[in-house]
Amino acid sequence: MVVLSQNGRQQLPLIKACKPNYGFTGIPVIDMTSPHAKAHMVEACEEFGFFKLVNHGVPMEFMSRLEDEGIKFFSLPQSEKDLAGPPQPFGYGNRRIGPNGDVGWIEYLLLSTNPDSISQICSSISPENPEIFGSAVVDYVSSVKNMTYEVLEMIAEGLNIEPRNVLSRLLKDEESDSCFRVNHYPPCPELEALRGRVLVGFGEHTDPQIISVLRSNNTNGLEICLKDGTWVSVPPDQDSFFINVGDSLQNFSPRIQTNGFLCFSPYLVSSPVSW
Ligand SMILES: C=C1C[C@]23C[C@@]1(O)CC[C@H]2[C@@]12CC[C@H](O)[C@@](C)(C(=O)O1)[C@H]2[C@@H]3C(=O)O
Ligand SMILES: O=C(O)CCC(=O)C(=O)O
Repeated sequence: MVVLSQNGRQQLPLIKACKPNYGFTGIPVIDMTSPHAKAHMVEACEEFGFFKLVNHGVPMEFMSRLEDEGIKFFSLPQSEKDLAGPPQPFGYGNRRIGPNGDVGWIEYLLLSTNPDSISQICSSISPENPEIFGSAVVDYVSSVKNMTYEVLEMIAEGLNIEPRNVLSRLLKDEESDSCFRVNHYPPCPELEALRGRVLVGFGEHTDPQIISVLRSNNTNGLEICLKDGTWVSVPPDQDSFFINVGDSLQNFSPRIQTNGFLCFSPYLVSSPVSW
């Protein structure tokens, strides 16, 4: 039996449910070390606004450490997690996402990618071990940043936009408003059985930034919208990253398409970074 708090009961009617669409196998896979990577990235951006990246150079150790720290944090008692919230805009959030009143079956940490800001907030996220949590985040984010500079330079080259660093320099800018989330989509089997559908964790949206880099533990849950409007499930992958084109990248070239996506999965812990 599920007993919901008063707060949970009020929000539940607002949280959408959907039927996942599994079985799609057409997500482009780009090997970053391939000589054809640039051209393939541009094709994927044109057709899907989304692709999977392999041989990306981010050490698996950074990904696992971050995932372990995320799981530890979300396993804390609610009262302890609440000490790191509400997000203003950074910090711990639960069900309420963003400033527009959106809600979802999700809890998350939203952080800046700036190392000083990360260290500051870590004392409220992990008062016992702020350095351990902080170094897991800083190592992961800085390694993903380096990979993303390279991805953007390859896309610029593939599109023949000059100079090569026209996109990556926006990320390197100290004033960049890039952000990092660790999302947790808690299990809710009883409620889903009640509705006969899965609850949506992070509703349909596009990302306003240039690019988002997503990673999740090996769990289904992410869906993207194809050009024809069909929503398809992205098969999960423990080792790879998924790149999603944001609204701002689309402004650089009419050839590129942005993408709607949503995330609904129970049990999923994901760590997207958006620039
Ligand atoms: C529901 C929402 C959360 C979000 C703003 C939005 O209305 C749609 C985009 C969301 C997103 C995704 C990438 C980043 O995590 C984020 C901070 C952003 O800029 O756009 C979030 C927004 C948010 O959490 O406020
Ligand atoms: O948790 C995820 O993988 C999706 C998150 C997401 O859509 C976002 O941060 O924009």
